[in-house]
Parts: sequence; C-alpha cells; structure tokens
Amino acid sequence: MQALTVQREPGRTGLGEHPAPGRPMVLIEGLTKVFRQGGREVVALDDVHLSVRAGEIFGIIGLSGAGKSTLVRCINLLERPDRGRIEVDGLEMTSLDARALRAARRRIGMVFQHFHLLRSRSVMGNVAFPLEIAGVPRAQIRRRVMELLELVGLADRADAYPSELSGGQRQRVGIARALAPEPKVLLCDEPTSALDAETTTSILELLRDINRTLGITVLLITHELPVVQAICHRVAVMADARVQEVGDTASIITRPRSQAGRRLVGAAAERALAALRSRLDGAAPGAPDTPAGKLFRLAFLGPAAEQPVISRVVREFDVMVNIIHGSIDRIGAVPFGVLVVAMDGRPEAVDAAAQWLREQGVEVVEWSA
Ligand SMILES: Nc1ncnc2c1ncn2[C@@H]1O[C@H](COP(=O)(O)OP(=O)(O)OP(=O)(O)O)[C@@H](O)[C@H]1O
Repeated sequence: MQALTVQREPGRTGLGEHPAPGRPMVLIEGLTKVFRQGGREVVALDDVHLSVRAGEIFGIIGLSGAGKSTLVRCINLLERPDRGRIEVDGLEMTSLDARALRAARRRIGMVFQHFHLLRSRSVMGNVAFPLEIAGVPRAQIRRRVMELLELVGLADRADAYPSELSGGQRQRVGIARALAPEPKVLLCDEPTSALDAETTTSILELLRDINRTLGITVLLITHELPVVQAICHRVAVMADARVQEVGDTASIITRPRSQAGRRLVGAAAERALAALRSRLDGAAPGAPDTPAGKLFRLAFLGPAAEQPVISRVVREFDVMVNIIHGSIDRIGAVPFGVLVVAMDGRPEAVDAAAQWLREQGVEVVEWSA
C-alpha cells in the first residue's frame, strides 16, 4: 500500500483571482494542419477550436506530439494552417497582407524553451533587438529596455552576454525581449522545460506577475501538470491533434473528463490502481494483500481537503477505509486532493459513508477493480 503523500507549497496564486470572463484575445476555429513529408502525412492539428479570454493565463497541456507547438506556431502564422480561422485581439490573422501581419505579430510575444537569444549581443542588445527592427528611436529604446530589465530583475546585468547568465536569467531576458514591443498576448512554448525546479517556480511567478500587473494574456504550453497547476486559470488538454477538453484548472485536475485528461492527471493513481487490479486478478479471494471492500476515487477541492473527513467516516459509519493511493496538493491557494480508497463494511454503511462524503463536497466515484 502506498503512503498518503502530502505536499504543500505556499505562495501560489489564488484561484479567486481569475479574471472575469472577458472578450476572446485568441480565438481559434476549425484549425487544421497536415504536414506532408516524403509521401507521408502527419495530421498535427485536426479541427481545433479554442477561445482564450483577455487577461487570463491559459495552459495547453499534452504529451509530446500532441500538436501543441504547431498550434502556437499557427497563432502568429509562423506555420500556415491548411484550414481554419485565427483571431488575435479581434484581427483575423490569415486575412492580413505581409505588412499588416508584421504589425499584428508585434502584438504577440513569443517565449521559447531554449530562449533563442543572440549570443553576440548583450542582455540589453537582445531586449533592444525587436525595438530596433520596429524603428523605435534610440533614446526611447534605452529607456524601455531598462524598464523591462528592472521588471524581470536583471537591471544590473544589462551589459552581460548570454553565455555569462544562468538558464533562469536567460529566460528572463527572453521574457523581457518578448515584452519589448508591448504585446497583448504572450505565447510561451514550454518556457520552463529547460530549467530546474527552483528556477521554474521563479519564472512562473514572473509570468504570473506580468499577467497581473500588465494585464497581458498568457498562453502557455507544457507537458507538465505542476506548471499548469501553479499559474494557469484555465487549461485545454490536447491529444492526437485535437483539444480533448477545456476547463478551469481545478476542475480539470480534480474531475478530468477526457481519457487524455485522466491519463495526464491521474497517471500516478492509475498506476496504483492497475497494480492493484492485477494483484486482485491474480490473488485468491481473501488473500492477505487484497484490500477488502469497494474501491472509490475521492476528489477533494477547497475546505473538504483540509478537514479530516476520512477519519470522521471511520468514526461515524462503522466502515474501514484503506487509502490505496493519494495526494493532497494546491491549485492556486485552494487545496485539493485525490485519493483512491477501499471502504469495507456493511453495504448500507459503505453507501451511507459515500453519500456523506458527497455532502461534504467530495466528489465520489466508484471504481471497479
Ligand atoms: N515541420 C514538420 N514536418 C513534419 N511533421 C511535423 C513538423 N512539425 C511537427 N510535426 C509533427 O506534427 C505532430 C505534432 O507536433 P508538435 O511539435 O506540434 O507536438 P507537441 O505537442 O508540441 O510535441 P513536442 O512537445 O514534442 O514538441 C508530431 O507528430 C510531429 O512529428
């Protein structure tokens, strides 16, 4: 039996701060992209629909090959879709001529996994680069760059070169450069995948602060659930070139509806259950390591996660509760937990306990072993 692991991380965003549903900043309808390579066709995007609201941090999560990068590259037309519409801040991207497209792209900042900094330019030179291209006067560029370096905490490294910086500092330069043309939306493609855990936290905090203080919409793609959990207000799960489900982060993590969502969220719980199932299949009835009773998946969100509901069930319902797998964590400031438990006792007592748990705000789903 696996022990209950309790991880608590203070200082994350509160879900209560979710921006009010606003107009769409990025609207994607029926987006399809097929790559043709040596007579072979790869469908990277298959009729994708998505609406990212102005002012939110929106995550797209999926395993490698799901189509996430292609989707992001289609938004600023680095990749031309075969079909579909893309609107950014009310502008239909595919209808723009070359000049209008260049202007529209300035409203869309890009942050990359591997930073993509110019090695021959200093920190200041890298952040200044998009402003130079846009023909902004020199004095203005200097002022703006220093403001941005202040914002990302690198004002004292303006003259350093990328090779002299840590990964986290390089990503800060990448973020400052993306912000230089005052974009409306920041597209972040796996912005923390090349960073260690501690640096990841500080970069995510920076993105969250930028979202809050500048009101910039952030669209972030990742294959890591903790990244979504740390800062995203809403999330889309992608698999097999399609959006499988969209919802706020808390609902996706506690009640994933799609198979891909369940795979991503419940990987650990699923593994524990699979091991349990095979043990049950192979075990003789009543074998010593076979948990007796009915199996349930319990999802707690909010106050229920912090109350000792399991011990109350044991005390008040004359049932045994065996925790097979579980964790309690946080989404923003809100605690949540997912447990797989076996409840043993008289059938009426087990049913009553399950019902009582539901009344406490716990989502209770019966699992068949
Ligand atoms: N330029 C290309 N030519 C051919 N196939 C491509 C090209 N770009 C992407 N693909 C294919 O399209 C599919 C989706 O790729 P994409 O990079 O968008 O997925 P992803 O979810 O971002 O995965 P990863 O995190 O590994 O980049 C994959 O099967 C990939 O091999």
